[in-house]
Amino acid sequence: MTKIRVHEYAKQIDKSSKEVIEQLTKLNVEVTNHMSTLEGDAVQKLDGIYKKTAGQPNKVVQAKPQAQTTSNQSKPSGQSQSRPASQSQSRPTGQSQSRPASQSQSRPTGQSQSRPASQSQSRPTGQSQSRPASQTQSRPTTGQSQSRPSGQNQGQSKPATPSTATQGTNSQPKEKKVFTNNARPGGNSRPGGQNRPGQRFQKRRKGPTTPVQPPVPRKERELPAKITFTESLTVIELSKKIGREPAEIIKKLFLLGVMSTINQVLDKDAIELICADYGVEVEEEIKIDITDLDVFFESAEGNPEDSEERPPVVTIMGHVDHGKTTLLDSIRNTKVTAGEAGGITQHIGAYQVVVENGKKITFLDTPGHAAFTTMRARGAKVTDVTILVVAADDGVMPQTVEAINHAKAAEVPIIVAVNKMDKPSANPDKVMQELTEHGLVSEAWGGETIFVPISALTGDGIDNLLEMVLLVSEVAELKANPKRLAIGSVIEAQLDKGKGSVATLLVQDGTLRVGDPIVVGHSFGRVRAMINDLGRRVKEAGPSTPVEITGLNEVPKAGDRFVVFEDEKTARQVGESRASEAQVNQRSEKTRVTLDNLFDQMKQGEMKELNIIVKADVQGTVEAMASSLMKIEVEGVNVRIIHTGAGAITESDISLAAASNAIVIGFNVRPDLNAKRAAEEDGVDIRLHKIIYKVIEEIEFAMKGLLDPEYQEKIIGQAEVRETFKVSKVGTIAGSYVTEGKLARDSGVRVIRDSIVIFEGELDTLKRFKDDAKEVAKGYECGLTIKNFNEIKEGDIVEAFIMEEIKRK
Ligand SMILES: Nc1nc2c(ncn2[C@@H]2O[C@H](COP(=O)(O)OP(=O)(O)OP(=O)(O)O)[C@@H](O)[C@H]2O)c(=O)[nH]1
Repeated sequence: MTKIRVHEYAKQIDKSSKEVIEQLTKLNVEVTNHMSTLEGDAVQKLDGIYKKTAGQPNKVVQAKPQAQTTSNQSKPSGQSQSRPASQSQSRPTGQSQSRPASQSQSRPTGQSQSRPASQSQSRPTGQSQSRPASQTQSRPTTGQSQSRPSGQNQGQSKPATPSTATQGTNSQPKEKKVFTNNARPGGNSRPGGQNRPGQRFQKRRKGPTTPVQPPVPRKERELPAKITFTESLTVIELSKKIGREPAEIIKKLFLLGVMSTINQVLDKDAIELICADYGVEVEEEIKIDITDLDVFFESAEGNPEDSEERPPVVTIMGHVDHGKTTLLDSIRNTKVTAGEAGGITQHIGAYQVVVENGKKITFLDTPGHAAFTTMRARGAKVTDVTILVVAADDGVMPQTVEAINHAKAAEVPIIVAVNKMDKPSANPDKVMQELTEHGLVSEAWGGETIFVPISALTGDGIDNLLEMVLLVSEVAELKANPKRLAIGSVIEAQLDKGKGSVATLLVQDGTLRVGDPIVVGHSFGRVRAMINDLGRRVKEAGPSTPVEITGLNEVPKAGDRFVVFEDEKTARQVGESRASEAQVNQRSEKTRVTLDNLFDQMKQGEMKELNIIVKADVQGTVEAMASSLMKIEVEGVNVRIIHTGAGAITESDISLAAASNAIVIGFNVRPDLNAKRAAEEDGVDIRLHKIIYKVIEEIEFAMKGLLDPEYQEKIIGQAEVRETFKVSKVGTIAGSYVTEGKLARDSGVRVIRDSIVIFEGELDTLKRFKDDAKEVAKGYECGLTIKNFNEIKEGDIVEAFIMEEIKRK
């Protein structure tokens, strides 16, 4: 029989030792103090008393392990089988005692009662004998457990161990075992009593705890709805983002045919595939290079929120003396001064006028297409509308056509102002007729081009012209967001002795303010002062407003773009890095298309169209050449004639070619001095010809990559033959000494004897001692053989040369 000390028993039933001693005294059991040992019958007596409160459940508790074997049959096998079997059969008494204790903790009285005694029948005798002891002991425990919420049972069963363990030193390790078992999934809280009515009820109440315990399926994190990444992710990074095991992802990749490791870098496609499989949305965050100012312009374009209508920016173009300046002045004088009394017009490169209905129009006041194209060549897309001035008494002239082509190349809508209508010789119909030939068909004749008859001198028709400008811009839906930080372009800039760098900026989006940290081209600074086109100091300038600013560290160029940054530090960093980048770029200037690099550019997919400017001595030839050239099409690349004309190649042709990445073809004409210089500066390829079919052939060959490279010979060194050796199968080896430059293995050679070239061919072998040499430099000895030449003699000079490709002119 198990012995137990008074204090242990008292602890089990949650009473004081004193109380138990008193009870024992009442029961006539002699004990001296709390350390006294209680015999089995004494324990039973006590149980008899305390059991009345905790009562019968203990029986059940004890019976439970037994019952498990029996009840296993009716229980869901997974739950009960494992535990009872191990408990009842393998465990000595001590163990089984503790088990019920822990089990009983989790089980309320009602449940345990229903456990039939028959359960014990299935137990081996030895076990069942030990059970009663455990029953009695565990009963009080059961009593305790009643008061505990079921959810606590598992946790509490462990702390219970020491208390049970104190029953005897022997039992301690055993106890541990028992509790280990209990702690197993499906342990205590999965009572075999499921099939018992009372317990089933109880079980249901405990419902939520039961399924949580068994073979704990890893609780998976909820999948995010969306993840973002920049450039790529490794498997482990992706796994963290979506909260799944890397192994799971690797498996998925494997199933997709991609072998990967945990650190494998996944590209966009792989990330998207995996995420699609999980139903997670993916977004790639594009890293923005803030030193690339164009990025700010691109992002502004695709951002329609907060956009408001902005005034159009207009450039006036046309032939010399057709009235551009007069028109600009006329508009300015009537509109600007009228609107702003007392304003003194300031020529800052652009001005803004207010039209009757309060709408504004900005004019770039450098007339002509040179400025327009220069700006475009630098990447600035400033102009929204072009007014093409054509004098009604003169008609379409060469520069009119140039202007049309410049505007077309920039894809800017054209409004034709038929000027000098006040003149008696004015013939607007002739202008209309002539322009039709250049693709500008008047609305009156069923075309789409707006023609406005005006007189820049008298001001007639100017209101109508401005109205038309607004109409065209309305169609174009010109928008900007005045709330954002300003971006725009430089109209003109210069160094002022007093003010330093002065630049006229056209705000294209956002609002520019005094104090703004700004990067302009490769310069940077803070906007120190702003002056508008009326010479007035202003604090801010909204979209399409031209202002002159000071505060830059250097003078930018017309056409440079500007961007305002949040803070000066960033502006400085960007400005400085752009300046150093510009230096590097200057060295490796982006190659303009030339016939020599055309094929490479086509291969790299950089070219969709080959832009050509055709200039010839007579118009007829121009047309013939243009139409033949347009028929050429190689590998999906078309020829596009962007401008033609009779006469010399001018600077304007070069600037258009530079802005449009075009080649200039001159037939029986030459570039003038300025054009030559400009072409050299801008790297524009000019091809001069005298025979038409040669022109066509050259372009076609260039597009096919068939242009034969031109070579010139370059002597790289010389060697003197000091000794010769005849070797069978090899030939004559010339033991030589390099006297000049070097000899290279792949160089061509000439054999010179008494100043006469007696043989020209290639080196066969070149050796330093026994080793093959790629090169042998001056002052070294070498052994060489020459292909197909064995008559080499002592004293011969071997001259080495290479063929160098020369740039075509
Ligand atoms: N009668 C008349 N003369 C005009 C009109 N517009 C301009 N002119 C005259 O034409 C001449 C040339 O005018 P500009 O405005 O200088 O012409 P432009 O196109 O600016 O010339 P460039 O600056 O040389 O390219 C001047 O003498 C003007 O007075 C007009 O509507 N009617």
